Amino acid sequence: MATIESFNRSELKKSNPLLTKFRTTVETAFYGKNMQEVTDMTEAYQLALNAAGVVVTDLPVLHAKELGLPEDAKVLVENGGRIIGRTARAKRIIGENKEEDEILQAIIMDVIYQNRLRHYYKATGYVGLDKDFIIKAHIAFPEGNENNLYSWLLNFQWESPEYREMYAHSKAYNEGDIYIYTDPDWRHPDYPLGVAIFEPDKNVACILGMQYFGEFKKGTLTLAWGTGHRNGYVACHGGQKHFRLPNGGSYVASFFGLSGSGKSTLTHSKHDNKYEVKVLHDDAFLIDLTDGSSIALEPSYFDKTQDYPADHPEQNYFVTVQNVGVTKDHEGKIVLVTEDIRNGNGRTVKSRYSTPNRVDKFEEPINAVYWIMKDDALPPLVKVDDAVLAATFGTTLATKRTTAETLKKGESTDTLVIEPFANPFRVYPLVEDYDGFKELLSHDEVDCYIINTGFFMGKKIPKEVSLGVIESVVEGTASFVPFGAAPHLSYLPVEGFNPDFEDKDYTKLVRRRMQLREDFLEEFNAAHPSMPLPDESIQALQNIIDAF
Ligand SMILES: Nc1ncnc2c1ncn2[C@@H]1O[C@H](COP(=O)(O)OP(=O)(O)O)[C@@H](O)[C@H]1O
Ligand SMILES: C=C(OP(=O)(O)O)C(=O)O
Repeated sequence: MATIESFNRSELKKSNPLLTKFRTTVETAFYGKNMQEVTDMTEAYQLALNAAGVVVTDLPVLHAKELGLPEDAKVLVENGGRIIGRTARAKRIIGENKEEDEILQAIIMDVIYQNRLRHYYKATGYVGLDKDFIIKAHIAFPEGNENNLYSWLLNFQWESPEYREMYAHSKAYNEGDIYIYTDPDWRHPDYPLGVAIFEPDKNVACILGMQYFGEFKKGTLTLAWGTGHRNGYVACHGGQKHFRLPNGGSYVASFFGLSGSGKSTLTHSKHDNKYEVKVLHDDAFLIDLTDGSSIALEPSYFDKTQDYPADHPEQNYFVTVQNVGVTKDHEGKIVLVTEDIRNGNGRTVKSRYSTPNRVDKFEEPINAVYWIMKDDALPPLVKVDDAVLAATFGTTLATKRTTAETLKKGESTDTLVIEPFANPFRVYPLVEDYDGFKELLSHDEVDCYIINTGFFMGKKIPKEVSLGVIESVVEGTASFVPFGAAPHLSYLPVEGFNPDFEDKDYTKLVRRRMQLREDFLEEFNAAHPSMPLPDESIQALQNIIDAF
């Protein structure tokens, strides 16, 4: 069996590394008499359908049978309050602050005690969709949160007979099953935004005071990515697709970007059917460092609804929806109002059938890493041809946040922020991702690009341009020219978006942006002296600054 769910009684000793205070406290709650186990999708759907806070639309769920749902299943909507995105700063990791750990442990014990008389639902699912990586996860939600429980079972893989069989014959990992205890209704004056507490290497979490589905999805992935990382994989917050060209050539591209920056848009694009495109996933996967193959972690997509108005065919694949409006059509049918009219970050758990060309594993090693940045000093596509510099740009991925995330006071969606590898979910030292990506990028077959999906010198780069530059790389027609005198950097000329290296204001801006990245590394190292990023990385950026 892949992860550890049960023990020989002789293993139940203090010396067992899985038996920590936090994990034991959380797991114990799962066996309370107040817990009702939800074991199949129909039951989860019925619970969500009948939940008081849910709007039942008249939109049918396509492929209901394959999803384990009743034939007449309808798209369900549930909106939260003013918080419409993830709140990264609510994350706490056990072991990072001993004093706060004591407070959090006490809070968790009180929450579980107070909730012992409250009706709860628990469910089990799989994360990872291949026999080489499929691990078990358990989650618990209190009554009133049935739609999140149903969405979680849709998003991850429910225990269908097919996957139970895969799990039974899957690779074993010396890691515990994932346990996540939630209470979205919890409130605490010291944690007004809620709190998400993780003990990463024990695969346990407690998510309190937050209702946005992204918290439960990304909370589960946080632990699964960490498990993958500890077992020889590179953890990727990104999308990956495979192109088959008319001449028989093939190309595997991966896109790494912060929430809302374009992973799904670039991954799902069918490029006007110019190529045969297969999709691994648009948000989460693992790359095996031994052979470069990749495994998807989730069957479904949790995508933005902003680009999909009521008559868009993509709505055919919606199953649950959050952060949207609802109205009546001429036939009196309850339908969706999307395009972020009601509020930002409209989201749907969309079934895997939205990509008929969906696969769960790419055996072929990747050919390219695209760091999605929204740094307006960079043209639409820059090529990086050195592994140290390529991993350094991943480490200092500079971008902008969107409504998918709750912003800090003083921060706006115009603020350029650095989010290493576009992954705010890392629960292990950053240098380990630097090393993993550097290893991957040092293979001759793996190229690295920076793709800017934001603005270049004040001018918006439309998605058609971003897709166009990718197509010219895929087709081998892209002709890169040196990015000024910068070592190891070149760019693809695109009409209307070409840099002017004679313009002193422009070169000054590039220098400033490289300095921003270098400062980030210096500050990071000052704050993390025991796990610093290597000097080679700082030097790689300095070389660019010196060239301008
Ligand atoms: N150049 C661009 N490339 C990709 N997406 C873009 C671009 N310009 C604007 N967009 C819009 O930005 C949004 C990106 O959202 P999405 O692809 O869902 O992000 P993610 O998957 O990273 O969360 C979409 O609404 C898309 O239309
Ligand atoms: C769902 C989320 O991520 P993404 O926008 O990357 O899909 C999220 O972070 O809340």
